[in-house]
Amino acid sequence: MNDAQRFREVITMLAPGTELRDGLDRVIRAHAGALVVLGYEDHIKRICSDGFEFDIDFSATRLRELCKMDGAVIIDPNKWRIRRANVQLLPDPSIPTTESGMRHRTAHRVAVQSGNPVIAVSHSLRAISLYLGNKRYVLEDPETLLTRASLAIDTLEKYRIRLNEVSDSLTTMEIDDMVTARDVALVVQRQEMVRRVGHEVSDMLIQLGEHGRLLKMQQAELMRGFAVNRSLLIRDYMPDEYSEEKIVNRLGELDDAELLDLSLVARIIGVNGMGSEILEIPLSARGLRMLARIPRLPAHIVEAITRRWGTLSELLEVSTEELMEIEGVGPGRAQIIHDSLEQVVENSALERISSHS
Ligand SMILES: Nc1ncnc2c1ncn2[C@@H]1O[C@H](COP(=O)(O)OP(=O)(O)OP(=O)(O)O)[C@@H](O)[C@H]1O
Repeated sequence: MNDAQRFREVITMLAPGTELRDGLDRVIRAHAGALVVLGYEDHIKRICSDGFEFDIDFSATRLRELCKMDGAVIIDPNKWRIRRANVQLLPDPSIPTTESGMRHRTAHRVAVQSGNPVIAVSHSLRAISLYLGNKRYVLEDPETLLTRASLAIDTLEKYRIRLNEVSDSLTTMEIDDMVTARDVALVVQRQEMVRRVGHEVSDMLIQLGEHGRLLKMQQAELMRGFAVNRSLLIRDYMPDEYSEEKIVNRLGELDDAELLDLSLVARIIGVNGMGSEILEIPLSARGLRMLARIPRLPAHIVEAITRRWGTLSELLEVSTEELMEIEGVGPGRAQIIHDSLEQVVENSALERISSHS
């Protein structure tokens, strides 16, 4: 599990509506503070001193009561049992920390030393902080988070509309066999923007738990089909020797300014050229995006078709007889493929007429 997955896992346990979050909110309402360690493995036991050992079910009210005592509370999150309270934690004091106050310094050091999640509730600031490894996350209150998530969903919607526009216009260019690297890079760029905002929204929704239920439905609707379409586009244009995964990773590594550089995006997807002229290089799709519009067409047939007719423009010219030469394509399926491709061409022409009128 990488750091981001671990963060998501822990933040899910702390989302509003969970028993743990309820307990921490009760601590705040009681004007108290808390130091809570999640996990009671041997390496945690070794840095615990004094206090009381128990083995009782976790509940929000029990946590609040136990936090009234000095020291830390230790919870086993696998079984949701409270294992110890009133504990003095003794992490390695040489672990550097810039936190002020003993509670937060201890929380940071225990998190670094053990790798376990540690939660500190500040009595004076009335804030909940999660320490995970060397990182600290201050949990936002649900109202603020909900407002931010709604704004992010609005942004996602706008980005999605723009993505659909550039993607439709690429389809038209593909049918006319007039695609340049610029057209493809623009769609890839817009897809990456949608992915980033979608990812931010996901993080906020995890933190919101039940409070974000409606926004979650909206986000699911906006992201429907996104991953599949992105994969099809990349594979439609990448050179044979390239890997989709590497392209996706490289795009993910770009900072926001680099992502605006279309020439750089074009190079990442495998267009071979220098300077800004790279964007004028003509490209041909394999036809994967087009073939994906045909219902129930098995992957091996798509593969065989794109291998036989290397480019979409060749594919748009094939007859049903030629299609029947592909293994697994009988007269019925050949007709469906042929008609569907013809339909795509017609729809595109109609859309063009209506957008000009
Ligand atoms: N090593 C430790 N082990 C267990 N509990 C600790 C440890 N250090 C601090 N605490 C707990 O934190 C409480 C507050 O300590 P302190 O006032 O120094 O921290 P703080 O970070 O300023 O907290 P706050 O933000 O809540 O005011 C202590 O009374 C104790 O319950």
